[in-house]
Amino acid sequence: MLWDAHAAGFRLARGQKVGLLGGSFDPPHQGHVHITLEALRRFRLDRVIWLVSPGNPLKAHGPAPLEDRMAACRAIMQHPRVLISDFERLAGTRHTARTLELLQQAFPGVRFTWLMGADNLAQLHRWEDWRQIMERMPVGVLARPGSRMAAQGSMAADVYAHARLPEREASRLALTPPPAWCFVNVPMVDLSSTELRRAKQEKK
Ligand SMILES: Nc1ncnc2c1ncn2[C@@H]1O[C@H](COP(=O)(O)OP(=O)(O)OP(=O)(O)O)[C@@H](O)[C@H]1O
Ligand SMILES: O=C(O)c1ccc[n+]([C@@H]2O[C@H](COP(=O)([O-])O)[C@@H](O)[C@H]2O)c1
Repeated sequence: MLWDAHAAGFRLARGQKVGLLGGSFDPPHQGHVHITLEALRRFRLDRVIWLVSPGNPLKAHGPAPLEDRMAACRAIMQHPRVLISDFERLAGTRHTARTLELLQQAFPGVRFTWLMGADNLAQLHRWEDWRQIMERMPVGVLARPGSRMAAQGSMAADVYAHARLPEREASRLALTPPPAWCFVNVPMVDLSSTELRRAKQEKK
């Protein structure tokens, strides 16, 4: 193995409830910060790790250099319970199903929860081995402007309808055996990296 928990740069205790927010973060914005704080609270997590992706396998354009995005993430997300990680670069993977498998191997006993915005639940069935993600760990989905309906009518929501936890039970998601997922209607922040990149381009 080319890396281990030490190389990954953080320690996690057995039994800890740890949320994983994967993203391109190109650039990171207050929407990411907001859903992270909401996830900590609503899903009663001990920590959240931002997994800064080397590149989304479904996106044609490559993102900004990883080191620049890591630095921007560290600058915007400063919280004692949130870690910023380039674990996928260390592990040499871009596919979430594989990343989660490797994280569970590296940190046995840690109670991981995959976190994502509603737009990603709507697309989840296009990800590699997506069912493995649902079967591997609980999934917390956070409302996003314009994506609530698409998420709730998505293939993943349909296939795993039996595994959906009602929102009022969000606090027990992290300790619920998978498959288990929960959609939380948090207050929404209308920001996206695409819009921020577009605005920056227009200024030039
Ligand atoms: N404003 C937001 N509200 C809720 N979830 C969000 C928001 N912005 C990003 N997310 C979620 O955060 C995760 C990482 O997002 P990502 O880095 O792709 O940012 P993005 O703004 O969606 O970028 P892009 O516009 O390039 O797709 C994804 O699960 C995404 O759904
Ligand atoms: O595993 C896949 O096939 C897959 C396909 C699309 C997106 N993802 C992951 O979803 C997360 C959000 O991606 P993004 O680019 O929308 O920020 C990030 O961790 C990606 O690696 C994963």
